Amino acid sequence: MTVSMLKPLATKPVVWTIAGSDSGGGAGVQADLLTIQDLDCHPCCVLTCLTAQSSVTVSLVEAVSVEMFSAQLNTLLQDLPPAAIKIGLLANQSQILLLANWLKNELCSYQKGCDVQVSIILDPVMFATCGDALNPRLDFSPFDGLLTLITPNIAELAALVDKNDVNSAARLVDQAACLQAAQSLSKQLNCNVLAKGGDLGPTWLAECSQDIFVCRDAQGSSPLHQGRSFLLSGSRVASKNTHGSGCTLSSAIASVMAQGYVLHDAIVVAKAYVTAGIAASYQVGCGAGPLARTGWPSDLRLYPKITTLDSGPSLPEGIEFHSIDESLGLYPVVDTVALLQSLLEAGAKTIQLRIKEGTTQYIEQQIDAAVQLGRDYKAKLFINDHWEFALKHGAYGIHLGQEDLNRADLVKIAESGTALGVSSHSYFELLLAHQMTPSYIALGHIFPTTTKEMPSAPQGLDKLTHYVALLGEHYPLVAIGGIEASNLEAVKQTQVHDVAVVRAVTQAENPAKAYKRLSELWEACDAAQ
Ligand SMILES: Cc1ncc(COP(=O)(O)OP(=O)(O)O)c(N)n1
Ligand SMILES: Cc1nc(C(=O)O)sc1CCOP(=O)(O)O
Ligand SMILES: [Mg+2]
Repeated sequence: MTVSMLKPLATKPVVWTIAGSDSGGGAGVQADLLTIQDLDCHPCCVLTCLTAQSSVTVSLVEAVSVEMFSAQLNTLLQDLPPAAIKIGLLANQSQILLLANWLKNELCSYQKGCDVQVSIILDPVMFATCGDALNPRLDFSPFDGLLTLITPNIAELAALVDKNDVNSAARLVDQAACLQAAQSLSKQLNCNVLAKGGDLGPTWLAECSQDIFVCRDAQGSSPLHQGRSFLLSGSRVASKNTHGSGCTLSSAIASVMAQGYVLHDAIVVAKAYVTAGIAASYQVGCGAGPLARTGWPSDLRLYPKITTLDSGPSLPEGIEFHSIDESLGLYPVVDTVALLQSLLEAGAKTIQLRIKEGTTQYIEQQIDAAVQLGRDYKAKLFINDHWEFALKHGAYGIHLGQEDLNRADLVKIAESGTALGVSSHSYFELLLAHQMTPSYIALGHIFPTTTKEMPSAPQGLDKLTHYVALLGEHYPLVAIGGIEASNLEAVKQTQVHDVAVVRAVTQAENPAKAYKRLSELWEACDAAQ
């Protein structure tokens, strides 16, 4: 076989960094290229400038020519179009104007032609970690409406919202002031904002690194989280080696989005990635050392705690729900008591009654009858949505979606000893579910489904594998959505504990027989080692 006959096994999403070179190797394109590669994307680089920089000083910044800047953009677009772009240090105002026009014209026509959406993350670099100013007086307004996300630190946020006030940074001394500034920047540039609190150190919060995320409009994210502001609190690692942490964060966000994750997910994964990188960082030179590259973060302790910073609904924490110690197995979800009974007779030990239509009286009667049957067959019967009837009639458990949680009395559910299963459709929702420690977490929808209209895209097996790596040790995890005999083996390979099915049982000619077959298949499948 000749070399030209060998086909690449898999293509990686292409991520561009448009940024400056850090001769010290800790920040700039050097940090971005390492990050993008570490997160399993292919990195391309459009150099804006060279900096003569070490870990302690920046002695010279020299921009590339206009011709070179444009040539890099156009040459790359022909052959290596981006799935996501991270923009870092821009050397002067003409680079901002040129790039904004290029994004508006060239990139937009590429996106229209191929029907793709390229995520654009701007880290508005103004100061190096050593404190030296790089370009504190640039006007970023030409990027109005062109960005997915901007990620200023507090000094940059202050300079961006109040360009004419040299003391503006001094006024951002607390969370409320930072939130207001971030919300105002979001309006000003018509984009989502992640205001990084990492640099503030002891003047703001010594033990946490807290970022403020203002979501204006994040494509594909849950409607529950649009137009909302969040505080993301991670542990602050006691290390001075943070050179390039902003570059790493923004290029990690771009890389995670290029892998098909929504913005909310990309932000929490990238924040965990930076925390892990600082924890494993090392010292070179006399100043701040660079972050280590530690791969896709799967340790739950690295992930931030999410709290809402607005008057919208928020989930409670610290409630203890019933803990489930037996595996749920293949878990059918049905909409009639007759079907429920036939599956219990066929041996189902976990089952859900999910009724979406009918009068209140009918629904209560069905739940009452289902609870009786659940008891008779010693099965774990979950009731979907109707938590009050579930409590009234003493069901084993309740299943709620994240939008349902805001309407339920969770303390009452916990105090009654009733188990609670919670749906999730993203890293962000997984973390929110984890913060309320339910009895199990459902992960959906894995494959396309026609059972219900889903606002999110199918997650697929790669995402499922990441979710299981993050939470598999902590909760029973149930995969749902489009699961059937043909994909059971692949689902089992992700090491998810249990699977819930609707159509694969309810639409079978003989549901009881289909249940038995699927259940046996699931038990017989081998999980990946
Ligand atoms: C096991 C399991 N997982 C997810 C769901 C979906 O619940 P929810 O998000 O509340 O949506 P509806 O079922 O109410 O449409 C579920 N029912 N069971
Ligand atoms: C009820 C439900 N909840 C989902 C979620 O992702 O939360 S997916 C889903 C439908 C699953 O049906 P089927 O097995 O027929 O695809
Ligand atoms: Mg529901």
